[in-house]
Amino acid sequence: MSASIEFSDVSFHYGFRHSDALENVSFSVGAGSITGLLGRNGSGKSTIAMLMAGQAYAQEGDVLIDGVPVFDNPQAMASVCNAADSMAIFGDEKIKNTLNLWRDVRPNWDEDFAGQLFETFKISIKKKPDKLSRGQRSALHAILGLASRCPVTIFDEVHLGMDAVAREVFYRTVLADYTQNPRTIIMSSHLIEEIEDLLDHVLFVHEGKLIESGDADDVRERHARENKVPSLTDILVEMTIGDIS
Ligand SMILES: Nc1ncnc2c1ncn2[C@@H]1O[C@H](COP(=O)(O)OP(=O)(O)OP(=O)(O)O)[C@@H](O)[C@H]1O
Repeated sequence: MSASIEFSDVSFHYGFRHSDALENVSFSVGAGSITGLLGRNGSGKSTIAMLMAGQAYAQEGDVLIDGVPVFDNPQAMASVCNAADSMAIFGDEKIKNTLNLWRDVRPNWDEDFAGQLFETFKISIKKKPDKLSRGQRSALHAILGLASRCPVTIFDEVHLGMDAVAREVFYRTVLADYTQNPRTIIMSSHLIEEIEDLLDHVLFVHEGKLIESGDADDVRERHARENKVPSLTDILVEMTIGDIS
């Protein structure tokens, strides 16, 4: 139920070319892992997430899911869920109408699990997404991502609107569900400290370029100074603005 992801020399620009949002980005994510997609504002994380999901076409390079180009490929696209603010929901209709759509387009959709998650996050499916609070909307996006059980599941900062308790519930749910139903999970977040323990691999992006990647422990070791193992936040700070100690 998991799939690999491959970016080969991917460059991408929005609209008329001013500058590249991504420049020659190459990496592989093996099937069955939780990978952190980490970087500062505007570094290119959401753009990478969109390309992984086949929601945009890379003007240069290849984006492959399980060895197959994902763009314009309905079968490959169905195996990737990009849980993000931009996901397809009917804002002014009851949530259950969105669930009917998702059930139809997500082959691994788990109805019972979705029901449990709505109870956990205390959201009624009789409500309309437009009438939910910001945190509740974030939880709805997280629920759709989790219950889809897609071989590749991307959580693009979905949890940022949630309060601290809801975020903790979300992290625990991701880990528990991943353990029972292994798949390839990508977590993009600014709250690196909170997700650090979940991640077994990391991709660091900065100004549209991949600046570090690999097994999370190997990356920490590579950046260790005087036997002090840095956090992933320390590493991002060091790589993007230099040593501030
Ligand atoms: N729709 C768009 N049109 C034009 N430029 C865009 C668009 N979306 C993003 N960009 C630009 O592409 C670059 C990468 O943006 P992206 O949204 O991928 O960054 P991000 O790392 O997800 O940022 P954040 O953490 O702030 O959400 C930025 O320079 C941004 O200004």
